[in-house]
Amino acid sequence: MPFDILCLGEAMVEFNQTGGADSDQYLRGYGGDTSNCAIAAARQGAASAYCTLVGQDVFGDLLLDLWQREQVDTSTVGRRSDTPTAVYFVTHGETGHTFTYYRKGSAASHMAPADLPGETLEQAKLLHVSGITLAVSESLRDTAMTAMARMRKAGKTVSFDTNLRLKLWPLETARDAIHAALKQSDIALPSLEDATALTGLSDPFAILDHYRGMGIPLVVLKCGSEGVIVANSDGRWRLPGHRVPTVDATGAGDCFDGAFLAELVRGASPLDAVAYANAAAALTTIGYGAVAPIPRRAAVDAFFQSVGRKAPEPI
Ligand SMILES: O=C(O)C(=O)C[C@H](O)[C@H](O)CO
Repeated sequence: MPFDILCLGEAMVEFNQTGGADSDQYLRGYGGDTSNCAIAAARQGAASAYCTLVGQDVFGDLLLDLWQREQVDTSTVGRRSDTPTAVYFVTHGETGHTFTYYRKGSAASHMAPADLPGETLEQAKLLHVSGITLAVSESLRDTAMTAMARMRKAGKTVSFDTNLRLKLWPLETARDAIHAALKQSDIALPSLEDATALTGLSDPFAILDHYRGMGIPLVVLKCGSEGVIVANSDGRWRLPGHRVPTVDATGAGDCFDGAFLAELVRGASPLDAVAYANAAAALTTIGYGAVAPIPRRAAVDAFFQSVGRKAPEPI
């Protein structure tokens, strides 16, 4: 099946603590930032696909069922019988959520450039990769860098979310690898928190200048509930966040990415795509889990009907 957006990385089965910090209840769900992005894009109506390896196990079956239900193309998902599918837990405390991973040696961590699809890769309009994709293992990092180089050579768009996870690698290693990947990207989708850690800069405008100075044409700085700041060669814009009753922000940035990319491939301008994704990301925080609460287009449209659609303003 042809697809427009191809996301590359590792997916996991998620166990998310519900009912507060002392609760012993965990809701089974799904995660993996780039998989979340592919699903968010599909829920907005985009033709998206996921590229990864999963184990020949129950959790691998669950993920394949999930992508099938979500209409995410799985023709570029491979399976390995010798290594498991990763899982992770999300616990909630006063300072937000904490991830505990069981992913070392997982199927996706063994992915190598030879596992990339042939010409179907370049048939996509856009490739999306993240800092987590790079952090999982050296071979997955090589795979991602190879895929990015191939897409750029074919004149296609590469999108990159920094998604810095210091549980997966030290900051210095992360900085070098993430900045090398950003230099191969057309769209950067960092969070303010990641960008501050990676650049040592706390002023959002200095961060935008830093990333634009690396030659990235479009930088979308996600500032959580504070909204988004955007920069390209035409200027800079700011869009405040929507106020919603948040219970779990897991995967909100990934939902933003998927909704934003879905709008772009549909032909929306970057600023319209930002306005849409800002609302989708807010809506995904009002339920538990990285995937279940991702809204569909009808829910985003209904939200705009009730609160009005804010457009980014030049700054
Ligand atoms: O942290 C990771 O590696 C994940 O991909 C798990 C979550 O789904 C992701 O962090 C949410 O952004």
